[in-house]
Amino acid sequence: MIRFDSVTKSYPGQTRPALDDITVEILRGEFVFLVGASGSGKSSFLRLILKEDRPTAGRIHVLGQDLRSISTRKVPYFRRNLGVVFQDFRLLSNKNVFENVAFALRVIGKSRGFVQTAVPETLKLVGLDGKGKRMPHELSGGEQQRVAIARAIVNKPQILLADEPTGNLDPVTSAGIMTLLERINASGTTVVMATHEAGIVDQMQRRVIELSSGEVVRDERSAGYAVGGTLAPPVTSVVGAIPADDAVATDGAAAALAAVGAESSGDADGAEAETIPIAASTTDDATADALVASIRAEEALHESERASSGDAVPIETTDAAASVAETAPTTAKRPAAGKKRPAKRPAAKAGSATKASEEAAVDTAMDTGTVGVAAPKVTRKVMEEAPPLYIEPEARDAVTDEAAEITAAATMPIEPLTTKARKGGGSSGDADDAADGDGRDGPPGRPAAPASAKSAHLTLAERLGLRSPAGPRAGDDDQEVGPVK
Ligand SMILES: Nc1ncnc2c1ncn2[C@@H]1O[C@H](COP(=O)(O)OP(=O)(O)OP(=O)(O)O)[C@@H](O)[C@H]1O
Repeated sequence: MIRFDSVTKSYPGQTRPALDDITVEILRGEFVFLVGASGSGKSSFLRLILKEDRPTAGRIHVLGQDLRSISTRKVPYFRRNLGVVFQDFRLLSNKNVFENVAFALRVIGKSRGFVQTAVPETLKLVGLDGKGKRMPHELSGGEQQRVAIARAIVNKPQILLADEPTGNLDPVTSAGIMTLLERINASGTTVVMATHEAGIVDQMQRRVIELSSGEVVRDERSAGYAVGGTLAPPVTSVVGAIPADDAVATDGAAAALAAVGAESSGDADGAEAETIPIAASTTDDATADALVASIRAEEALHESERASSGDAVPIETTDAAASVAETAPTTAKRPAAGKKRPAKRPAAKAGSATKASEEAAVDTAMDTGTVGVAAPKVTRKVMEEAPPLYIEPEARDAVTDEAAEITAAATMPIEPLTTKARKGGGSSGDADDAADGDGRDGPPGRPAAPASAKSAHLTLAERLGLRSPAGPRAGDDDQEVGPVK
């Protein structure tokens, strides 16, 4: 999916290369952390994948294409397969949330119908349902990053590149963003994320490529931020204080967190761990503890926001928690009697009883200071059972509205223009509007097609008032044509 072969990147005026003879391969569906000190080459690595820059030496293949073979003119088309998220969000400040996400589709010529379907679905997916009309400055940092993620994934990229996406966010919000990225990855998108955040890397236990002075000094599967970095025991330290009782879905997410190291660390291709050690283990318990607590706090916060706005809790989140709770061992505390949350929620709207139960669980947890409603950890099992992440709108792909109209004109049955239409009514299509019996509108300035027409077989050239320089090729309705002389 992404392959660097002996890639070196040197910037003018720099004594040493930003990337030095890098050879690495990232497979489809992987979640890869790119770690290393400031200046080690992480952003340069991502920029090369995007073809924002070209290597000084070596070859890069992305999605099966040698990047050298992609001409500058074709780079925008190549980038449609890649989504990018930056530390500073890079939203358009004068456009609302909907338009920020829609923008990504409009510039690549998606139809209005596609935009109207895809944007709300994607906003819902990233937890911004109902916030489409907000301006960026009316959002929290985490929400702004969710908009940026929505913009990055709305076109279903095969690869998502994230350059320190949590760099400007507090730990609580970062945890929510990571859950989202994990879910995006679980749907099949390859994710490459540059980060400095040891707690996140340790928690996620995914492949880690470590750079130091432009060299790959470690490439380790299911790893932590540093060599041997593993999931600290944060869950027991937080949840373990809670008296054991029945497992409940609300608290099951905490158990899921405990299980995540084992469940989500499965390697896509089953390869054995492969490590090039360079540093001592520095598992950071405090950071991991903070991360777990922050995940819970963020979800509790969101939960109360949703409760106050009357929104339903997204089904995938709660089901994920419930599903994991059913399988994972837990020592979670039961909320107040009679408030046990059902394992499954109704899909469309959370019922009032469920809501009350949810709120009670949050209250209980907050009161005791022990546990809130945690963000569920998305395990492999959960993802296998989850609905598809991306929508498949019934939209025409890769066409602008105008192109769609032209395509419609080319494919619908059509009569030869009447003499009247040819002479005077060409732009309004009056004569043909009168004859339009099927209710379909033709493209502006062109006659609409009568349903009952015994169509003369016209080429696209003739339909669009164009002709092929050498005359139409037999049986080819869509041939490129030159203008009428
Ligand atoms: N456009 C540029 N011109 C000159 N030097 C550059 C340029 N971009 C990066 N560098 C240099 O290349 C090296 C790697 O930079 P890069 O931004 O890739 O590192 P990084 O690991 O992403 O750093 P950080 O974590 O601080 O973002 C650094 O020494 C940097 O100064």
